[in-house]
Amino acid sequence: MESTVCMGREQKKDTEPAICSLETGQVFTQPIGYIESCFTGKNGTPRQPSICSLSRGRLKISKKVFNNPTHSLVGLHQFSHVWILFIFHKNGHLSCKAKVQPPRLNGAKTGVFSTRSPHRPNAIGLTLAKLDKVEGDTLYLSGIDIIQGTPVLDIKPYIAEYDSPRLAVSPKENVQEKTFQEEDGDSYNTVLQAKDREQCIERSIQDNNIPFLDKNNKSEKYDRSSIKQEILQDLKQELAIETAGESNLVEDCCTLQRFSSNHLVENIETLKLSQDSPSNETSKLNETKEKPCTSDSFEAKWVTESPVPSLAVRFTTYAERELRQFKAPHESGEPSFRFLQSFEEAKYAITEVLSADPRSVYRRNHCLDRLFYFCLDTIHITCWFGDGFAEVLKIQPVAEQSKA
Ligand SMILES: C[S@@+](CC[C@H](N)C(=O)[O-])C[C@H]1O[C@@H](n2cnc3c(N)ncnc32)[C@H](O)[C@@H]1O
Repeated sequence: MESTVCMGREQKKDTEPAICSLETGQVFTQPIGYIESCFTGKNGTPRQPSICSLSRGRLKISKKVFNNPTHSLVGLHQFSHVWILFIFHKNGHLSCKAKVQPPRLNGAKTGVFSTRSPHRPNAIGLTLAKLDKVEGDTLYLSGIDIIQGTPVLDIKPYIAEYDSPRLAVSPKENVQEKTFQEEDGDSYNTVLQAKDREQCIERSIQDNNIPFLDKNNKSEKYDRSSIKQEILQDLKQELAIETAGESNLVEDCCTLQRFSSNHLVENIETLKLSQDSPSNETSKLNETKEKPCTSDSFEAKWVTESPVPSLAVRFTTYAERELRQFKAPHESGEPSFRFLQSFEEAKYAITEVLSADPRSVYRRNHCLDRLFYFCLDTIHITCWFGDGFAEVLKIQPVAEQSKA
């Protein structure tokens, strides 16, 4: 299904040069290749690449763009991650809605440009994927949220120094309160607090690389929110004493993060969590506790504190037995996986997809008793959702299911 994707409003002939009018922004693109993905359809495809680390895919660079596609990938193996720019080709049409309802907002509307919605004026997607390997003219990727056959426009290496904001420029700009006045008079007083206490704690957790407190960690051994609350309380008291009278907001930001790091360490010791946790986690914590405050990005609260909770995932014995029938790609026999390598990987990937609650807001609120189907790799999955959980009921090979 090779074709030139039209980014202007009118489609030109296939023979049209790839670039028509850069100066006016009317560009007819020539995809550099098409994604081969473990996700065949939109249903069940993760909403962001970070959701399912085992979602794999390939991208072969097209000979239509370069005489020697392999040359275009020289040097790319030196990078762990790549940005992928692509077209949401299964949207049907370009969207002109200025406000959208991201699933994490559970039905509430917000401006399209404040979201990662696939429904946008030029239907351009941006995904940060892990680059597993480069072989000749092909990139092997994982952690993708892109479906089979997606046209890719460009690939760029992820460079933390350029792509991850640091507290390096004009400090005052970074901590200003931003107010947004809508045309109709609604006013949002969005206090974008890089200095926000809770965010500082979150960052300390990330910066100190504390796996058992990582919000993506599914372990229920530690009550993350109560630990956070304790730290927050201490932090408030401590700050009241230490920073009273200081007006420099940037100082506050750094101070907060430093306090947060220290208190994280102290609280974990007080809570005697360290004795339960593997020793290397504790030592990692101590090694890094003096790490200076560096990062200075922030995001809307609905992203980090979504009203949509993550779900517990379970499999019926029957479904698990069916999943065990699948063979690794290198083994002989049917059914077999295409990208996944084992039963364990498959179970983990399905769990990651479901725990992020892949249902649309409508489905979540109105179709509670309906079965949910999706495909991952060569597996067709049937499940249902209950209060706070998803249960996998049936596993079938995609090929077999589509015959039925
Ligand atoms: C929320 S978007 C985010 C994509 C990207 N990370 C971004 O920020 O631009 C991800 C969703 O887009 C949908 N999707 C992926 N590839 C698509 C395609 N080629 N056409 C239409 N929708 C697609 C899937 O349903 C997936 O869950």
